[in-house]
Amino acid sequence: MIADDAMALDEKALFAGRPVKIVSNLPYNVGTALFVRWMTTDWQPWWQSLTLMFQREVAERIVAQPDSKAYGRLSVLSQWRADPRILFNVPASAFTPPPKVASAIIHVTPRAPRMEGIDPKSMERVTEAAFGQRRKMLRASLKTLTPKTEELLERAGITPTQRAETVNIDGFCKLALAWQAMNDKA
Ligand SMILES: C[S@@+](CC[C@H](N)C(=O)[O-])C[C@H]1O[C@@H](n2cnc3c(N)ncnc32)[C@H](O)[C@@H]1O
Repeated sequence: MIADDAMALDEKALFAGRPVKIVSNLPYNVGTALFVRWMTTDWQPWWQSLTLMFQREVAERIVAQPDSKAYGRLSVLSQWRADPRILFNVPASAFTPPPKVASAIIHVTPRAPRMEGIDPKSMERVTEAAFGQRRKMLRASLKTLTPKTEELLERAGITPTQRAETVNIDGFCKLALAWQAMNDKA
């Protein structure tokens, strides 16, 4: 039993070499931060699976597909090298007293990345920029990454007038790779 701040824990060192399955009813204030950390670790990750309860909207964002309101940074970070799915919903009435929000349990298993050679930090930066201003066209929203957004998008094979939510997971992989290539050249 470890009584500590989950955000301050070095789980990789703690569990070194041992098989790990994370099962947690996460505190919602740090749930997303912990989840992003577990999804952006070195791959194959130090964990074998994640079984987590989230607020239902967050669970829906994790499994969302392109061209939907829920599709965003969490969907891409979760799906480019893992398979997340919602196991079941947990209504507020399952708890006493009932909280204001509905919940859902998700299950995530890692797999090989969709494309090789992507630094997870690049994926974090690219998705942060693209979805940070999700209503804007990518040629504008990606300006927080580079002034050369047209070149970046051309390298990735993405139309500059597209919005982030229309770009599928493969598109984000290409974008991360193109951004890395431009940085390497600079
Ligand atoms: C959603 S509750 C789950 C409680 C219990 N595991 C259960 O399933 O009934 C989340 C728990 O995480 C604790 N918590 C909040 N922030 C934390 C942190 N940074 N590190 C560790 N625990 C934290 C809260 O105090 C709370 O007890």
